[in-house]
Amino acid sequence: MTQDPVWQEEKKRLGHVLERIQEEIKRTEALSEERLTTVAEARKDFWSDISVNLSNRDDIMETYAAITQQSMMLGGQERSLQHAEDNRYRLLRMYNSPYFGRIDFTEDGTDDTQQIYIGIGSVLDEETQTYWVYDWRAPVSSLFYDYPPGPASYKTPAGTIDGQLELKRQYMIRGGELKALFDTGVTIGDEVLQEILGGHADDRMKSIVATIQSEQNRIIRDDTHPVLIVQGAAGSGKTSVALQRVAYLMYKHRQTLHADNMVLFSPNALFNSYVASVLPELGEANMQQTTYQEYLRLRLSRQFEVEDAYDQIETLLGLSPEDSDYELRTASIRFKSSRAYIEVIERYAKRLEKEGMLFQDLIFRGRVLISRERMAEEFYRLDPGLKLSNKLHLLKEWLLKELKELAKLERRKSWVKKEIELLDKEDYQRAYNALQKQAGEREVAFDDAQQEALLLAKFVVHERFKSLRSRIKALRFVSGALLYKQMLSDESWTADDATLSLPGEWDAVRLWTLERMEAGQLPYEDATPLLYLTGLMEGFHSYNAVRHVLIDEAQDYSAFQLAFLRRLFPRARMTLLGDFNQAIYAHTHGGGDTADTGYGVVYDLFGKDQVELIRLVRSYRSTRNIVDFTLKILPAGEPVEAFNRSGEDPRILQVKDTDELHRVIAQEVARLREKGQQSIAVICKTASEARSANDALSSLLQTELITKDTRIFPEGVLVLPAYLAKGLEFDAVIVYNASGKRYGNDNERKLLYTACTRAMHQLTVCAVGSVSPLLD
Ligand SMILES: Nc1ncnc2c1ncn2[C@@H]1O[C@H](COP(=O)(O)OP(=O)(O)OP(=O)(O)O)[C@@H](O)[C@H]1O
Repeated sequence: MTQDPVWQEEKKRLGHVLERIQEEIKRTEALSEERLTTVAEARKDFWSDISVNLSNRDDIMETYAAITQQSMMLGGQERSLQHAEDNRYRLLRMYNSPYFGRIDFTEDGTDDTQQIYIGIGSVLDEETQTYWVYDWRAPVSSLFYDYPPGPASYKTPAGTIDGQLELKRQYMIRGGELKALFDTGVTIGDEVLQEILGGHADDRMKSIVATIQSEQNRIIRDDTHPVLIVQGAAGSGKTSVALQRVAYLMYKHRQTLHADNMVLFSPNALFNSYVASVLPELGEANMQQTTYQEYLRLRLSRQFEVEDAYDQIETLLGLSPEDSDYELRTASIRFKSSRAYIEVIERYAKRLEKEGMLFQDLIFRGRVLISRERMAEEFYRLDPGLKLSNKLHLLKEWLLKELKELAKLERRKSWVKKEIELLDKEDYQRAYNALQKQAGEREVAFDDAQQEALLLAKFVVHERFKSLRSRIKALRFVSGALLYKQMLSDESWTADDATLSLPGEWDAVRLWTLERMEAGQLPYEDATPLLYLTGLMEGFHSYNAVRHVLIDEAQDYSAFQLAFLRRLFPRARMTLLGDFNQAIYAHTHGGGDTADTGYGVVYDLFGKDQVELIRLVRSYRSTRNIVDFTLKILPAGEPVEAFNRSGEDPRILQVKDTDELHRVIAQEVARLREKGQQSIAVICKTASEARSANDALSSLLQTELITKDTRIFPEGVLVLPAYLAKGLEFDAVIVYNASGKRYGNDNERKLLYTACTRAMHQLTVCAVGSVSPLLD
């Protein structure tokens, strides 16, 4: 190989590119240093360039303006420092592996064949103004991912360019050394992909830019559809694609789109840390990451103990489908997650425009200042044609005005006089400053005793009314929770409306919900409807700056939640990535593209022509042996194809009791380690099973229990419930106890499938007694 002229030529070129990168590194290092000095100096001198003068209003304003200007300048300098640092980091990574692909392309009508080398970023020769390396996101780079040698075309902002792809080559360059090169055909070389997929899983997800497959590239670069739905098999690269898509969009729209304008919803906090390093590895800042649960907690945890999705699933998994509690709970979840329930909430909000609105008295010093009845009277005096939220905002304005009038009356009350007597010197100064602020340009003077008393009374009342004013501004004179409860308890309104479609169990469900809410608990399935009703009443707290929302594990979101997210991000494009084979929550059972519980709502919300559905059927994570095994669990599931990588067949280990189970698992871990497997997980059905399994196994092995609160990956053999393993992968997976008793019914099928599909190289399924019929 080393004598091969192609190899020699490539090696020589690599040398040149490395030199060029080295120069660039030096340049960015110097630039970083220079910018660091500028920032350090600007921080040190921050106050010396500002003359602080607070003697009067004009001086205060001037000081404030100077501080603002200085902070803006410092902010700009800090950003350019960060930019230089990101650039330096990317170049250092490129020094290790400057490019991974090459295409030779001849544009139609010319006979000039261009050699395009592709890497994680571009390298420009400033003298010749030619690129040594093109960024993988450049328009021309898509040829590498999309075509085999032959006729090919790519899109540019100016139009489509057609031509001939003469050559497609892949490189493995590590530590700046050329290790291998392959000329490839249709797909991006199996050799490289085989090597990558055969590697070990670790606590961080890796970027896949060198081996993006053409079906994945289509998703990454889709910039025309407001909504993109990706239905992809387990391990087909949905999460990877989502992250590369963020990097692509930030590159393509770098003038207008920043990390802050993109949000990724992940299944849990551990997953957040698992994917957090992909974008920085590509030299991009991370988008915002959150979980749906986190949002619910933020909005509702002050009022309720909010159940989370995990507690909900844990409760259901602990019940038998024959239990009446199970029936009631699943009925509650199904209905409250559906589009029919959105309709119920919307109709109720409509009704509130005409009648039934509840308010809370405005109380001051134990007295009702403005009663709820007065508020209702005023509210229903407003134009009946107005929307609920508009009316509420008008009522807020009215209340603030009313409060102003009441404040005038209050100044004469005896408590005010007493408080004035207790004021000290500092209070006087504050009173003066506050009154001056209110008076604006006019001069405030305490020049006679009567006027002084009047001004001080004004100050005292103003201060004491502060909290009332903020209550009104924050709309705390209404409560979404109270209205939601009223909606559940009032039978008359549903009886009035015969067109509402309510399930047979509605009465039992609403009474059960009321009971829970009275006890201060909010079931998971009620959290979104409650926020939706609150939003219809108050107006939605929407995030208008967000332009792209990516939802991973989208099959876990109910129709109701998706509709709510649309309200939260009204200006965003959506990318939904999911797999109905892994729909393990009760509200998604029986989901599909058009079912009530599936993405049907998305088509309705955005319009059919706005939505593109792309399927990914090829699974890259697991060996063919594991994929074939897991497919048998889902005889009627979504289609899945295995990438051609073979390994050992999954093992089924049947034992007689739990003591033997733990011994066998410990032996299996030792065997897997001997075979070179590094990350090993024992996946249980529920959190409580995981806890007891961990207790028992920890005397035989070094294990770590993963709970819903775990935020970073610990060392050792991980023990976790299946629903927390979502989205993650391990070299080897041991399913803790897939006995007929533990996984007997159909609802548990997808859970077992999700657990088994976490394995990359080895899968072992243990069972105490009979093996689950789902594995027959
Ligand atoms: N084009 C690719 N090149 C290299 N590796 C890939 C490619 N596509 C996917 N993979 C690898 O396959 C594995 C699974 O990818 P990922 O986790 O993104 O799949 P997923 O569809 O989100 O899976 P799941 O739904 O099961 O969580 C990862 O290790 C990822 O790096």
